[in-house]
Amino acid sequence: MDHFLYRNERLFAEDCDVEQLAKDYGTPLYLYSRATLERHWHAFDSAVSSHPHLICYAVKANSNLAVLNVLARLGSGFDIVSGGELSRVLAAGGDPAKVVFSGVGKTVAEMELALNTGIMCFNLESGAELELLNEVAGRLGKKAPVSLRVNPDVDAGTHPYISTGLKENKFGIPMDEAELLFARAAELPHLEVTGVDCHIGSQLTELKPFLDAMDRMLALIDRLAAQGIVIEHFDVGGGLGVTYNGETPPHPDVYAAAILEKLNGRPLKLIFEPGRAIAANAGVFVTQVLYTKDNGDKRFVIVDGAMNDLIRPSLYGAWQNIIPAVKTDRATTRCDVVGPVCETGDFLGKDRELAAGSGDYLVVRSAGAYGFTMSSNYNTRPRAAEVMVDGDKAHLVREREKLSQLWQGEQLLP
Ligand SMILES: Cc1ncc(COP(=O)(O)O)c(C=O)c1O
Ligand SMILES: N[C@@H](CCCC[NH3+])C(=O)O
Repeated sequence: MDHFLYRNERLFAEDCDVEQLAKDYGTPLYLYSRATLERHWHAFDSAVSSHPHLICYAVKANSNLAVLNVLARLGSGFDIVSGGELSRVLAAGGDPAKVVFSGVGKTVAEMELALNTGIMCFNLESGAELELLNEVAGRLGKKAPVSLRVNPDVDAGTHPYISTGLKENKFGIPMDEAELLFARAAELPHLEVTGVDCHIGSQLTELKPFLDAMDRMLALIDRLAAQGIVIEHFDVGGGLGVTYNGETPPHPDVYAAAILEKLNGRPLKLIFEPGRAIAANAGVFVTQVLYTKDNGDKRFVIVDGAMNDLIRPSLYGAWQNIIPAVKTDRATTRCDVVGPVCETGDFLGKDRELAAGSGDYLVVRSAGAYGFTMSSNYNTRPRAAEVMVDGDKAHLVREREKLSQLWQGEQLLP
């Protein structure tokens, strides 16, 4: 459910008319709904309210400062994967003591920044990273709180590019090395083992892979306890899917209840790292039709938004609904919605039944997660503006890039 709904045939974001916003701010444009972000965050948080927990929103899904600020005000934690994401969280008023740092390739500079900031936990993904963090923390006179991300080797049943919990994926420590590495972490002087972590993939629409992973991780936690390694928190990662095209992922209530049942009374604080479930349906991408053209059997609707703005369709073959901002009397036709980028793979949708003519505004739904954050300047296109709708007000929260910004910092040869 989101707040982008038709009223009298016009699409509204909360109390703002989407077509009017497109005219006011220009296209291509990302629009986010504060009320939807808040509702989704609360849905997660209240689903686990009976148990000690922390929701650490996965910043990579949407790192706009206003989005992070809305969540920080709710008391959210954050899951980051880079120094850049950490500095965004801090700039948005996030609490560093509620930050977990994931990712397979943390640099020394990123470790230093996170240690000096005082984050809650490093989710470590290899033996080499563990040794390096111990060294860096020692040099800074700190003790680093750590959790080891273990790869439980379960099939998340999602797109291969966003599946992370199989042995062949680069993520996490293999289960059969986990105990040895926990023991090593426990004996290192500048590390403090506080947690266990796993994340098996994104856009999961079934409970079973989550629960299979839980079984394996809880068995590990029990074995560690038998060795005297006491785990305080269990980070179950993110990955809960959303509805793009009729998928029926479990509601956070159902997901959380199943996880709590598996936990079976163990006194572990739970950490959740949802990204998409909070942001995807809290945002849309608005684009204007430039031209239409018919090449024999094929009709193309050429819009001003492209794969550089929203890459999910091109990269994963992802399907996101495309609807007119204002319903029209035009006849619908079957068409491909394509952008101006010089790539055959530049499309937002293929074989859609759509009523669209030059000048019309189209809305790509479910674009609040992995939309703007994956955008680029390919074809030297300025990145889109972002607007946050808050009730009957709209705030420009990131300006469209100016052409001069596209070559700033570059030099001609002397
Ligand atoms: C470590 C980690 N945590 C959380 C997430 C967020 O995933 P999602 O947006 O599917 O909830 C990801 C991305 O898949 C991730 O890699
Ligand atoms: N970028 C992916 C999700 C990646 C999740 C990050 N580990 C998507 O749009 O579906």
